[in-house]
Amino acid sequence: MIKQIYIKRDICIVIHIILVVLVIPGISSLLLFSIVFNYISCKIRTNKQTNKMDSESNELRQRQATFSKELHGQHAGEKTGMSALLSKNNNAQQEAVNKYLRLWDGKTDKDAEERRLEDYNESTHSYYNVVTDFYEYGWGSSFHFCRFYKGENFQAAVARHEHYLAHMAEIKQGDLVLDVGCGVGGPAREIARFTNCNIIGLNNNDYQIEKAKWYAKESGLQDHLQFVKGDFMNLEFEPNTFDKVYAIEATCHAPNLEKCYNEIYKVLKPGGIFAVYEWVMTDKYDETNEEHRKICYEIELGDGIPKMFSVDVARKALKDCGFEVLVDDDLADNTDPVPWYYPLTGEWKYVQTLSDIGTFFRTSYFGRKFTNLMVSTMEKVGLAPEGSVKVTGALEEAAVGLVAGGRSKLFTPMMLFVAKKPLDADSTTATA
Ligand SMILES: CC(C)=CCC[C@@H](C)[C@H]1CC[C@H]2C3=C(CC[C@]12C)[C@@]1(C)CC[C@H](O)C[C@@H]1CC3
Ligand SMILES: C[S@@+](CC[C@H](N)C(=O)[O-])C[C@H]1O[C@@H](n2cnc3c(N)ncnc32)[C@H](O)[C@@H]1O
Repeated sequence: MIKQIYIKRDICIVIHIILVVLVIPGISSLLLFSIVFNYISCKIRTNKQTNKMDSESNELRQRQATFSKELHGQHAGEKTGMSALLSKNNNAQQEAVNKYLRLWDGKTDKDAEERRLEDYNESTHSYYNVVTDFYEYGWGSSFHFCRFYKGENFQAAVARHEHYLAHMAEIKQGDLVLDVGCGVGGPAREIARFTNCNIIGLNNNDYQIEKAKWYAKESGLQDHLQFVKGDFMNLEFEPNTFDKVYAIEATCHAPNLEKCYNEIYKVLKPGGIFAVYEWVMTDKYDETNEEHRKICYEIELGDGIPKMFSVDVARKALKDCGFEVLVDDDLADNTDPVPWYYPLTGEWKYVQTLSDIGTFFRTSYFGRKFTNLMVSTMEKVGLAPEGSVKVTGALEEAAVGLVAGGRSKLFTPMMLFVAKKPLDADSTTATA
């Protein structure tokens, strides 16, 4: 009996030894092997994916640059407005107009919206390829709205709006500043002069970059300004590079605000400030209301915006990235006697100075009809490239939607957010 117990005990010990010495290390090494194997193959896959994305974005970049040369010609930066419009390549213009408008088929369902969000880069690039000359002809070289004081002329009001943002972002002499979606550099030139800072303007439109560089040289600001091609959904600067970042009526072209703000957060230095005039639908907007949705769609179509987000989405996006929001102020929500959208109304009572008559005529309802007639005649006789009338048609929708959105306060182009990256922020990544 005792012997049997001893034999059982010995068998248990042997099994135990086999388990401890052979099976467990076997399983452990198998586990270890599979973890290492998985890690390596995952790394290889991620690298392959990153390389694929890099090469796709390089290919897109190259294609857009070549297309831009074809459409606008060499030395395109020097021509502006109507004279630039008359020197376009006809086939390339048609292609650009189609690329911009192909997904604007009147549909507002989720699938249609999804397609426009996916196509954001190409369609926005195409939008600015075909509207930039009109913007410059009708508005000037700062592509944004502003508030107007009584008696203040158009140019002064536009500049003041830029100064205000620079002030709110606490931009000072010597700061390195990023201008996200810089257009043809109107605001960057004004802010560089105003503060004596250094600005890098980022833009995904080659034509506008060429123009911005040309203007910077013309105004002797080339030592303070640089303009680079890039997508604000994927910023390629080193983390913690900029003292300040600002964006004026540009990030509304983003398919996802959180991802875009996250990129900005990443390149800002800890303690740095991001100030933005955001285009958003206000709290009054109700997506299920047909009249509201129509206004929103006109704004999206005419301004090349894949989806207009509500103010709550923007607010939450900033917070979720880790920003500390210092200012949250809709500058359009006021009792100004001259509303921000006045140039598009055609109401002469708002014109503030004699010097604004030309601008007001071009931007007003009758001025736009006149431009449309002029462009359609030029297109018919082969002076303006084909597709130009489609562009003036789309811009007309923009003007109508913007005025309706402004009057009803369903929309604001100047939702001011000033946000700080905390001093103790993890130096590379945002929290989201
Ligand atoms: C698209 C975004 C996010 C901002 C641009 C804001 C404004 C600068 C533009 C919005 C609608 C544009 C129109 C014109 C100029 C620039 C805008 C006001 C025109 C007045 C240009 C001349 C055309 O004949 C009519 C345009 C109507 C829309
Ligand atoms: C309405 S304009 C404003 C330009 C400038 N901030 C100004 O006020 O004059 C919008 C700008 O955003 C740029 N943009 C749009 N999508 C972009 C993207 N994904 N990456 C970089 N820039 C972009 C456009 O090319 C255009 O220059």
